[in-house]
Amino acid sequence: MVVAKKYVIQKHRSGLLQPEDVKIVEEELPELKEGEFLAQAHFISIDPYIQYLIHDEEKHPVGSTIPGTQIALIYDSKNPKFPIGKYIYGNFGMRTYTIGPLKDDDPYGMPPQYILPDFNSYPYSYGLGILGMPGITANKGFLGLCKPQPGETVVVTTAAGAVGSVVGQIAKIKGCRVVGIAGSDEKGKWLVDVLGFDKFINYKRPDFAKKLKDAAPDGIDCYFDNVGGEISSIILSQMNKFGRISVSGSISAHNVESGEEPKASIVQRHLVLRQLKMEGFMVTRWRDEWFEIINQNLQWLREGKLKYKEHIVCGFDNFPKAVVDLMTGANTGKVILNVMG
Ligand SMILES: NC(=O)C1=CN([C@@H]2O[C@H](COP(=O)(O)OP(=O)(O)OC[C@H]3O[C@@H](n4cnc5c(N)ncnc54)[C@H](OP(=O)(O)O)[C@@H]3O)[C@@H](O)[C@H]2O)C=CC1
Ligand SMILES: CCCCCC(=O)/C=C/[C@@H]1[C@@H](C/C=C\CCCC(=O)O)[C@@H](O)C[C@H]1O
Repeated sequence: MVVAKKYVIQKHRSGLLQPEDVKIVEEELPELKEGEFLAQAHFISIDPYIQYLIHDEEKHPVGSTIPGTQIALIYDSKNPKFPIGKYIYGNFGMRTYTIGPLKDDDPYGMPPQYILPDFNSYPYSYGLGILGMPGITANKGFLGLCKPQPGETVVVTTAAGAVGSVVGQIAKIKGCRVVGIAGSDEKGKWLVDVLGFDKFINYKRPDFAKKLKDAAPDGIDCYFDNVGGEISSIILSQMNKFGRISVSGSISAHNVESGEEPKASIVQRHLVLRQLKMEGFMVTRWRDEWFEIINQNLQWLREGKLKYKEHIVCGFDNFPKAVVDLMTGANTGKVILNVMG
């Protein structure tokens, strides 16, 4: 008999997740039936929406399992499509063992599970980052919506994170000038010295608007927005005519202690006067191209055109710490919970 551990919500709050907001519950799993498999979690993806959902009492009541994705090993199987020993991606939630296959019924259209494509020698955990959902978000969210042209100026926020770091590098591949925005000078050094960004601005320091003007003196053509809030309003105020804005997220509003969404200056004037195009997206809109995009990112990785970093937190018990690391910016690169570590 296998006992699975899973994280359930214990308490809702408006601020940053605290260890007592979640608890581990054990669950005895039944014997496998024909057509089923048993997956053992190895790596769990820590994503900003996890922090967001602990605010949402209605959709995620006390006692509900925390959603999320993982890379798992097929540990036992009565389904030839999921053979023992293969590694899979699964939308299984924050749990150590899962019986699959899951139905294809995610409310946001995330795939339920798939056998990982061949990553050559890259770690399986990359399937939660550059070779998975965040990598697809960066690739299509930027190229598909911003349609960057060589020589254009691109700005990206959360630039040293899983999505932002890939957006900036793809912009460089496409011949753009790239300004990365992030929350520490150390991150800035990595972006410029290692990833090849042209400029970096630490948004936590004063005079952001002036520094942005200095970093992008000819104005901004494309903005990949991961944060929302006042930083984004300032960036929009410096866009060029016919600029494109891809809205990926609003992390500045995820863990505010007050419970009130941050206030930001109105942006409609800039949209109208500069004739900007601003579009939000969910990465699942590209589900039909999922593996094609993973392959494109893999090819750029192999060619050395994309560099990638993980921020690994070890141990299933350290899930709350991993979320806090992500939300406080302790990470450079993709945050992964190594369940076996
Ligand atoms: N639309 C979609 O389908 C998807 C959207 N996303 C979005 O992409 C964005 C990045 O996600 P991901 O790459 O996984 O996460 P990251 O790896 O970028 O980690 C989050 C980062 O956000 C920054 N941050 C935290 N609080 C704030 C704040 N108040 N203001 C500005 N920055 C802050 C921190 O870096 P710093 O040190 O710079 O503050 C932190 O490292 C998120 O907004 C997420 O919701 C992700 C996947 C799919
Ligand atoms: C404000 C939350 C979403 C911000 C953008 C983002 O990170 C999107 C990620 C999705 C992810 C799940 C999306 C939302 C979960 C919200 C929590 C909830 O209340 O259920 C995944 O399903 C695919 C990405 O597009």
